[in-house]
Amino acid sequence: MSEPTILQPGLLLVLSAPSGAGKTTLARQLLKETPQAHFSISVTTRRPRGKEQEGVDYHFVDVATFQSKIERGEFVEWAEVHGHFYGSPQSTVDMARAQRGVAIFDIDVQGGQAIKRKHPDAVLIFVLPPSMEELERRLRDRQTDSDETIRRRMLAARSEMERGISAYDYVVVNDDFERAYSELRAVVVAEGCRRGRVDLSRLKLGVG
Ligand SMILES: Nc1nc2c(ncn2[C@@H]2O[C@H](COP(=O)(O)OP(=O)(O)O)[C@@H](O)[C@H]2O)c(=O)[nH]1
Ligand SMILES: Nc1ncnc2c1ncn2[C@@H]1O[C@H](COP(=O)(O)OP(=O)(O)O)[C@@H](O)[C@H]1O
Repeated sequence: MSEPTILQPGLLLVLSAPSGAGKTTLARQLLKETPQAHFSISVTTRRPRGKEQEGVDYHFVDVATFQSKIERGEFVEWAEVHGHFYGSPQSTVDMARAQRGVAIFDIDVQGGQAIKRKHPDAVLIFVLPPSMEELERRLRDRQTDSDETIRRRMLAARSEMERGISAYDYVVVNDDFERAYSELRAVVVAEGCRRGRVDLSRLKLGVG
């Protein structure tokens, strides 16, 4: 997107999906094309996998460090997912609010719902795979997870989808990537035009 939309008071965008549906790929593309967007780098106790880098994909910490961050109130939300702890930094929300930017959270449904409870203006988008077969194929082709992990993720997928579909504001089906991405972008553009988000005080109209 070209000129930054005038966002007031910032846009908190949550992307969730069953693992392997493509939300990280969609989030990264949105980030590349949205100058005022920041990716929320979660803190996790799971180990890095593949080419993941500290401070880029996640902040990787041990359980004791994670617990001290909870105690210091450093998370807007945190949860246990697939046997590991994950938390979204409160500082990402504060930055989006202060800079009137877009914060993109790539988190699970319980995390999305927790953010919405604290920040009712957050926008929750759920990404669906076109089929269970395709979801499993993507997990296998990614070559980052063991058979056991894939089995666990496939088991979790159905309940995650049911919860996401009923609790989220938007649903994007990621079959053809370009189409799915253009739908995601359309949501971001539309949300930026919501009454209350357009900063009328910057315009010389004498209204608002
Ligand atoms: N609640 C919450 N969930 C998170 C956070 N960070 C990542 N997750 C979710 O944890 C799950 C596992 O993430 P990950 O281990 O990266 O595997 P992935 O599903 O293949 O991306 C995914 O559903 C993520 O969206 C976070 O900060 N909070
Ligand atoms: N529309 C699509 N068609 C085919 N493969 C896709 C599509 N979107 C993403 N992928 C691939 O599927 C795999 C899972 O995507 P990823 O973004 O890591 O998922 P998630 O973050 O939801 O776990 C990756 O290898 C990615 O390149």
